[in-house]
Amino acid sequence: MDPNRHNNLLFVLNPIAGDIEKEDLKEDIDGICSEHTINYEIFTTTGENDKQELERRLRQKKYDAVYAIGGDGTVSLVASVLIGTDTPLGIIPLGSGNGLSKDLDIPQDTEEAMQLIAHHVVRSIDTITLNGKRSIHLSDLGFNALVVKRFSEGDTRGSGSYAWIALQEYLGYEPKHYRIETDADTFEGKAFMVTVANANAWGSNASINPDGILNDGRFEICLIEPFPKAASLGILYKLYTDSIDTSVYTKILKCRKATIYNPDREVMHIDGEPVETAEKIEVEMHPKSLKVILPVPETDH
Ligand SMILES: Nc1ncnc2c1ncn2[C@@H]1O[C@H](COP(=O)(O)OP(=O)(O)OP(=O)(O)O)[C@@H](O)[C@H]1O
Repeated sequence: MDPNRHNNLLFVLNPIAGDIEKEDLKEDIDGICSEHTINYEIFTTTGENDKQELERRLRQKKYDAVYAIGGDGTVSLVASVLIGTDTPLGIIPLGSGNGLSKDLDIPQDTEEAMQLIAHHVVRSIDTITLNGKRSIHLSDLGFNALVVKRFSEGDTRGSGSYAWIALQEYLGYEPKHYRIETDADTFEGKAFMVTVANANAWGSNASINPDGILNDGRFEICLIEPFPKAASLGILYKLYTDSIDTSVYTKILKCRKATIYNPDREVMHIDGEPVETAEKIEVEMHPKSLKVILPVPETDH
């Protein structure tokens, strides 16, 4: 029997993600699943207790895979319950930010991504924890985390309002002090932001960690050190051209384990969700702990 053949699927559909109407998508799912005789259920998220409800459903029934239909928030929700299990995570990207799906080379076109339901390979990727909280993508302390916090407190959505908040915060932002001890390096000093990166790029396509690999058993701590205002456009350019690692204001610490001391208790987020900060953050690697559904590589055709 084909080990990649899935007979029972759960789709976790976020109806508001990306401000995109998803009723037609339900018909498309039905079409593909009927064609390939796959049983399926759809769980539509409500924004309240979705994780508990998902855990309850997964306890009740064994699914061969669970697909997240939405943005990075929906992907993180589904991943958080699948890490450490045998059930793979599929992604149909339909949010305003689709960072992890881009780093995994999942088609951004919905119709193409839907083809993964019937034709795919399953691979394992690394995940990390920050003080025990799971992360599959990118987490920050510092400037970007502050922007994520302000954005989540506001009632506007979309990349335009994100950029506007970033500009307002940037004008008055003071870099904070950190001490970072990894199994390979130590850093102590001020930083504009500190990113704990399992992957490469945020949903906006700005790449903080161009050389990060999702299954190499290591993660990167990417620091942007204090820089003069005149350098800001150059840094932004490098972020959007996969070359931030060549900036004189950046440092990348590659490691398997790290402790971040955050005496200023600067704010932080994990995979885009603001979380309570801490003065000491233990970062641990969990190699190949999440199975993901990926397009069949060209060489396997
Ligand atoms: N039915 C719902 N009504 C309102 N909010 C919901 C609903 N379902 C999920 N959510 C919220 O959607 C957010 C996740 O959205 P996701 O990241 O997948 O899409 P997105 O369009 O990229 O969102 P964002 O622009 O906020 O990043 C979570 O905050 C979750 O609580």
